[in-house]
Amino acid sequence: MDLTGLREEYGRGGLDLPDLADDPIEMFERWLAQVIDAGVHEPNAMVVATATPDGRPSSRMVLLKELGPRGFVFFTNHASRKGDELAANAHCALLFPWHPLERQVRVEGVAEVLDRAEVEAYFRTRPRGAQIGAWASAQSEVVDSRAALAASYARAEERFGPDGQGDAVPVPPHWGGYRVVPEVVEFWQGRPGRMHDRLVYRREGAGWEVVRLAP
Ligand SMILES: Cc1cc2nc3c(=O)[nH]c(=O)nc-3n(C[C@H](O)[C@H](O)[C@H](O)COP(=O)(O)O)c2cc1C
Ligand SMILES: Cc1ncc(COP(=O)(O)O)c(C=O)c1O
Repeated sequence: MDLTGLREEYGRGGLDLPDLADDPIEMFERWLAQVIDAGVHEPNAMVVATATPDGRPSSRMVLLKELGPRGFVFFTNHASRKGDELAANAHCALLFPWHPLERQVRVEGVAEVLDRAEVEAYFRTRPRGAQIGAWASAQSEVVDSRAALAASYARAEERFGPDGQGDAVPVPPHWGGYRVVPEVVEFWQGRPGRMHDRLVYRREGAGWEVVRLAP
């Protein structure tokens, strides 16, 4: 398949030092608000890259569910591939691919396991179907068939009761989340001629230094 003709020239805007907030989280919130306003589909979707201790990387999409001064929060199964990799090597990277605004944000940092109270509070907000799904799916394990998966869901539904019936579904012990505490945050804005703007916050003592990188 020849893809050489697929080409966009970027020119929606620019990014310069005076545009930046003092803090990268504040800057991220500003851009995320603009992405939400622009109607981008799943504006909180991000790629999480993890790696084994011997440096084999893997990546997948997850949803950013909370953002605070300490970092970027997502929820998942601790017994999944990403969970195993983060348990052995907490260094990870996030990527927000905001194509319609010709922007990306890259984060490098360290993932902390969320405390159970925070996990519990988020789990309670999920639809019952997703709560039951968290029990039914041994995320990242091989399954025999779609039918086996459906049977596992049906067993969990029988145990906890379907939508509108039964008590609250407890949080599975293997289900939880991570807060990625950033060390580096890059804001990228596409520019004509591939001469993009790249402004990078790097943690420096108690604050941040900002550098511009060549595109
Ligand atoms: C848009 C999108 C959002 C997703 N959000 C999550 C999420 O928040 N948590 C999660 O565990 N999986 C999420 N997934 C599924 C993951 O991409 C992935 O398939 C799953 O977590 C297993 O990854 P692993 O085997 O590398 O651990 C999402 C997938 C997509 C496409
Ligand atoms: C397997 C899985 N877990 C968790 C999530 C996180 O989203 P939510 O908590 O809104 O279900 C997703 C979203 O796609 C998902 O696919």
